[in-house]
Amino acid sequence: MTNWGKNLATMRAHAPLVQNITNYVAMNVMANAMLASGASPAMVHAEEEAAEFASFTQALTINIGTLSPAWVRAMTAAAQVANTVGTPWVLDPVAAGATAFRRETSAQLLTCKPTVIRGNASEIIALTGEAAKGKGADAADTVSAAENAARILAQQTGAVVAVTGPIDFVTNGTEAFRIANGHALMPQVTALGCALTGVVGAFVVGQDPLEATVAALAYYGLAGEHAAKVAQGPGSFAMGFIDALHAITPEDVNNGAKVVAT
Ligand SMILES: Nc1ncnc2c1ncn2[C@@H]1O[C@H](COP(=O)(O)OP(=O)(O)O)[C@@H](O)[C@H]1O
Ligand SMILES: Cc1ncsc1CCOP(=O)(O)O
Ligand SMILES: [Mg+2]
Repeated sequence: MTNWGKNLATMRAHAPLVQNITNYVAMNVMANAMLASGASPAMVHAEEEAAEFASFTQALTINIGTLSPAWVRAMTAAAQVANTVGTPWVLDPVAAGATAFRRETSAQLLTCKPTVIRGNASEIIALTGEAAKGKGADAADTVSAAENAARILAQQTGAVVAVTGPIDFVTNGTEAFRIANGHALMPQVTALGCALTGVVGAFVVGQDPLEATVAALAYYGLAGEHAAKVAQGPGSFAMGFIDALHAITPEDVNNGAKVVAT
């Protein structure tokens, strides 16, 4: 499992349709990141159509960043369809520990068996019911403090769990990887975590979820490294990051991936 560039090539060959039920902050950022990577995003959240769309999309992502009761009904219905028809889906538990509404919604969505759960350290800790230090959508716990929670969550749910931060940690409950790609400007731009969840959704289509998630994180972090070389701050970084997602080749990923099996 060292040819991480192959996973990028496979994702681009599929150019998968990915349905995203995401938050208002992330919609545009996420769609642009996914297009630049080589996927086809569709932001479809209405209660009247989310489940129908989930019956034919190639992957689904669900992000609880800006919740309302109607959205929760749409999320649950879409996740149930994905689970029933065997479509891979990715959960992004934004600020999962912050309120009872978020805790309850996350717990409900976990029963619909996500293929991958991608969150920051505080969010992954919160999903296990432990006290997390999250500051709204931002992490206040270290990735290493969330490793045990990630393993437990993976074992309990059957999902691949990805904890992102300065060094990402990905596990299926038995195997685990650390990915050291990325740049400190990434958390300075809103919705780059949400956008990553969409990219992970695109990678898992027709690919092994653990391998595809690791490859997606390495590719995405590498794009951050490339963008930082020419950025003058978070604004120009955001623009350069989309360009880098588009420009990076499978060969670049093979040369630049900083992935270690633990
Ligand atoms: N301090 C950091 N240094 C390098 N990369 C980072 C850092 N913080 C986050 N990242 C990267 O930013 C992306 C989004 O992760 P993160 O900020 O944890 O998500 P979220 O925005 O959901 O909290 C990931 O690719 C992660 O590896
Ligand atoms: C700021 C904010 N508030 C609700 S959702 C959201 C976006 C969070 O994006 P990310 O988790 O990628 O930083
Ligand atoms: Mg997030």
